[in-house]
Amino acid sequence: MERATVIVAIDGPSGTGKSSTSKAVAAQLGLSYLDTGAQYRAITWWMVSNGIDIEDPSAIAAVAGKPEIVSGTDPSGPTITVDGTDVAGPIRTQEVTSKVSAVSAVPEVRARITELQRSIASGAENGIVVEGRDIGTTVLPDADLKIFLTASPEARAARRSGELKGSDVQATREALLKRDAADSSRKTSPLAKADDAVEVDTSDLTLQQVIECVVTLVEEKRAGK
Ligand SMILES: Nc1ncnc2c1ncn2[C@@H]1O[C@H](COP(=O)(O)OP(=O)(O)O)[C@@H](O)[C@H]1O
Ligand SMILES: Nc1ccn([C@@H]2O[C@H](COP(=O)(O)OP(=O)(O)O)[C@@H](O)[C@H]2O)c(=O)n1
Repeated sequence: MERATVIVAIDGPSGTGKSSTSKAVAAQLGLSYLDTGAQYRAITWWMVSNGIDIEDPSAIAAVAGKPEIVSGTDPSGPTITVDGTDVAGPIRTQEVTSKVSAVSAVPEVRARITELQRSIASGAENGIVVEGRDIGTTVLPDADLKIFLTASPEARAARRSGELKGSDVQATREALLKRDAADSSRKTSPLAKADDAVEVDTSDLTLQQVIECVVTLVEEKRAGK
């Protein structure tokens, strides 16, 4: 039986489980996977590396079209390059994390990255899981399934500081909440739940339970098509 292409949008704040869930769901269902946060991190890395003043939105806007960002969408080994350089490591530094909200708030940056995301999604032959902050609301408003993941700040901070060895849970919690506030209050496509998204609170669920929940929702959508 021929299977219909399916587009899944997964949004939510940091540490709710978007990346782990999206990768696993895509791998299990044979779909492509796109980490849009990695793209915003990549353009931020380029701005920092080229000495662009992050405090100056017009300076960022003026060069937003310059870096060439390429995302590999295999869920078992996603990749990200800027002008041919592998930046998978450098985009996860504390410096990039602390600057990404300012860069991603610039409308010219969002326009460029959104266009790239739409072209990747439309080129995914078997369908795709796209995760971020504004996928269900802005990038792919016609997605077949929209999920909005949430979790308590305590659960999210504990998960994140478990990843960053030696980090302080309280400081991680403050940094997460600061980034959430910036991402939720920006003018252009803020972090928000789409009206037709299914909200899943992952605070008391294991990662495996979240994955199963999303796989079931995708299969129900596919069956209903
Ligand atoms: N439901 C869960 N329970 C416990 N830990 C989780 C859960 N979901 C994700 N994690 C862990 O939390 C961390 C952050 O998850 P990640 O998928 O990167 O979140 P996000 O992409 O939303 O920032 C990872 O170390 C991941 O393994
Ligand atoms: N669709 C998206 C995805 C990320 N972002 C920005 O990129 C940052 C990093 O996203 P991420 O998904 O890598 O963040 P983590 O959840 O991994 O901490 C976010 O804090 C947002 O500022 C965005 O504006 N829109």
